[in-house]
Amino acid sequence: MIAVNHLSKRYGAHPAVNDVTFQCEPGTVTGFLGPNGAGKSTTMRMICGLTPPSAGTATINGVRYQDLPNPGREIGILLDASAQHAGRTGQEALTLAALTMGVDRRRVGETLERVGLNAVAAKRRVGKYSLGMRQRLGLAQALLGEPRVLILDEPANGLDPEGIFWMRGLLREFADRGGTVLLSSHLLREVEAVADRLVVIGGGRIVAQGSKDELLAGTGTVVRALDPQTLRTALERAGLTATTSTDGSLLVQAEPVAVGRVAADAGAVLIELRSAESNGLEQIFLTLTAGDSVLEAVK
Ligand SMILES: Nc1ncnc2c1ncn2[C@@H]1O[C@H](COP(=O)(O)OP(=O)(O)OP(=O)(O)O)[C@@H](O)[C@H]1O
Repeated sequence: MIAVNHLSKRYGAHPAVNDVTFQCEPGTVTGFLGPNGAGKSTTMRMICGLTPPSAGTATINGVRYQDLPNPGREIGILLDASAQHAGRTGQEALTLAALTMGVDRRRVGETLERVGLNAVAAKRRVGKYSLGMRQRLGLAQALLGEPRVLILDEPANGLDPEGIFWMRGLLREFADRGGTVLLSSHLLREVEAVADRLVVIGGGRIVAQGSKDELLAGTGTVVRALDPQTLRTALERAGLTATTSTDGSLLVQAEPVAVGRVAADAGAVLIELRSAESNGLEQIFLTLTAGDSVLEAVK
């Protein structure tokens, strides 16, 4: 289990991660979703003890990463697949990892096979690997110590569609056997297919979290007015929370009838009023993480 409590990281005056709290339970895949620069990598680096938090804590199975006696046996990490020694072969890289962790060397071959790197690939230098092959090798390193927790930052980068499908299967199976998976992506489609739970981050803050089903239901009301400011002010006065989406509409955490009443009382002319349910996760992602890279994120 991964527990993140009020985690923050400031770089100078810039809050890269701001009071982030979530948990990842055994038996589940949690998708950590947000546009570029949202704070996903910084959060993961803090969980893995690579970046010191400005505030808050993160633990794996109740213990801080730095305090785990043999971290690779508890938690498998893939943060940056390109950060591997280019001069070693895949086999050498994994053998070294096995020695470091005290894992039986026989597991090296098995694990390479498990991630789809055959004997020829295993003997090739990592410098000659494609990004997809590096991701597979990184995943092999993460799995080698038979950990119960996996933390993977954008693991689908560089994988072809068949590779992405394969990875989803592997992560699903890992979780179904009782493992805990935290997996980040800036692409909604990538995590939607495999995650049980979603944690959505935007501008360093958690903007939504819950089970995929929860997030698909109860997403509130999408409303658009001729004069958005009048509507926004009226909603605020009525105590309703509204978030502006990239297309100018508002997502309000209330039923359409309540929103319609507030608009009517304020004399706001509505040009759209509907339940956000039908748009599901895509609408949540578009609305809650409204920013420059959002349109790319739902491609
Ligand atoms: N070492 C650093 N020094 C200063 N600012 C940083 C540093 N690392 C990250 N940041 C800033 O913190 C914010 C969050 O970055 P982070 O890499 O965590 O986002 P991300 O969600 O992982 O994005 P991406 O998908 O692009 O990797 C960004 O504004 C980034 O510029």
